Amino acid sequence: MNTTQKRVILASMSPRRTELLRKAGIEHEVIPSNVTEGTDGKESPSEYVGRLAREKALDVARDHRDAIVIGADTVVVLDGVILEKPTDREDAKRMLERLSGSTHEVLTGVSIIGATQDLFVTTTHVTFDVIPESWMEDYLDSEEPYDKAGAYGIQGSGGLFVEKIEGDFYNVVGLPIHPLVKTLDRHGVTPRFL
Ligand SMILES: Cc1cn([C@H]2C[C@H](O)[C@@H](COP(=O)(O)OP(=O)(O)OP(=O)(O)O)O2)c(=O)[nH]c1=O
Repeated sequence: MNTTQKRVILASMSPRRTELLRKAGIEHEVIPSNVTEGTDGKESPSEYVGRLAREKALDVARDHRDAIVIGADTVVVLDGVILEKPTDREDAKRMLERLSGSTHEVLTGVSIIGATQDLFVTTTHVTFDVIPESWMEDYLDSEEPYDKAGAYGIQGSGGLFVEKIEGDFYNVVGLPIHPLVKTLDRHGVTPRFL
């Protein structure tokens, strides 16, 4: 139980992240950051998600110094190329065609800012089977791809493309719950088993 009643803030607009944190029994508020995503291409994918996670947490922590603030960023990486959220249908199609029939990485950077600061990056390997053309078109007609890195959601219909996953499932959905809860514990925040 969260006996010390520390205030936890999730600096994210992602409905998946707040849901995962809630299911993990971590009481929290949601205050999205104003950080703009984008890279100059000089940093590695790992450096990029780490930097963004930290910027998101810092942006909110500045105005809430009494709280423990969590920031996160998730990208899909294929052959060293970063795939973020698609800009439109064509972009989403390009991404899914690249991911079809191959293995990619999903990286999530997590920053926790409280009395001390923590930053870690978790990687999950995901292998897609070849996506049949008709499935791809139907999927692109749905709402699912458009607010997700790599243009798919493993937790939804996008899970149908997945042949194999190595690593943390929740990391793909946007928050690696296991290392996050272990780190929060060091900040005096423990999960409530409902
Ligand atoms: C690959 C994959 C990504 N995603 C989501 C997780 C993230 O919400 C999103 C990646 O975008 P992010 O930029 O990491 O997060 P966000 O814009 O949704 O929210 P915020 O910046 O405010 O924290 O993709 C899934 O939900 N399922 C998946 O299978």
